[in-house]
Amino acid sequence: MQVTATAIPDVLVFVPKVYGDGRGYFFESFRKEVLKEHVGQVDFVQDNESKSGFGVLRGLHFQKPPFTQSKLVHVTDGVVLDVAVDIREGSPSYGEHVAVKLDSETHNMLWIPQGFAHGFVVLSDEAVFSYKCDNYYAPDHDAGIRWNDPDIGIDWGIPQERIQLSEKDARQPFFKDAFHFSYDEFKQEKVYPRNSA
Ligand SMILES: Cc1cn([C@H]2C[C@H](O)[C@@H](COP(=O)(O)OP(=O)(O)O[C@H]3O[C@@H](C)C(=O)[C@@H](O)[C@H]3O)O2)c(=O)[nH]c1=O
Repeated sequence: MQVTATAIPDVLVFVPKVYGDGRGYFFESFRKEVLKEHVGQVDFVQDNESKSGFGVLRGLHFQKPPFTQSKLVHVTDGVVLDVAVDIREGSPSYGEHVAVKLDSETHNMLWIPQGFAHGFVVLSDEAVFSYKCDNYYAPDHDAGIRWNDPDIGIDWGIPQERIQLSEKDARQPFFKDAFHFSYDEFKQEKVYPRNSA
């Protein structure tokens, strides 16, 4: 597994070694010890999967304390542009985002720690999106930020008129009015100390 930091060092890209042969392919999609080496102890409790057509944009989403979630995300089929926004007030990269193309050819994955808002847009005809979360879904703590917030300024890579949103996402608050985490509370080294059991 090749692991590289993005422009926001707490957000990591994992690229597995894929073994192809006449039958198809094989790769290890998750190894706890690899995540522990690079992030710290993570206890995933929920796996999710969604399927969407071209232009579907899900996000930007996060859950408020005490149900904050880290996510390890990848695409099982198709291509998406995946985005993580640092919403930890006081962080050196507060308000900044990283956008990484995830696809089912390289099987690359993105680690999005607690303290970030997350979203993706589908760039292929369809995409199946799969991810692990380290906290349960908590609808009462569900929160979001508007996908086209001018202060965040994400280039989603497709024309605005092709973007399809849920009613909820079309009405998410703008960044300046949204819930923010505190960097001190949600520093990755604090949430996931590497030497923990
Ligand atoms: C996220 C979630 C939704 N649901 C239900 C609620 C709702 O009826 C239906 C669809 O929910 P949503 O519209 O919120 O689904 P979706 O827009 O796909 O939400 C997801 O977006 C991506 C970007 C994320 O980062 C995820 O954490 C999650 O927020 O599924 C669950 O039962 N469990 C879950 O964990």
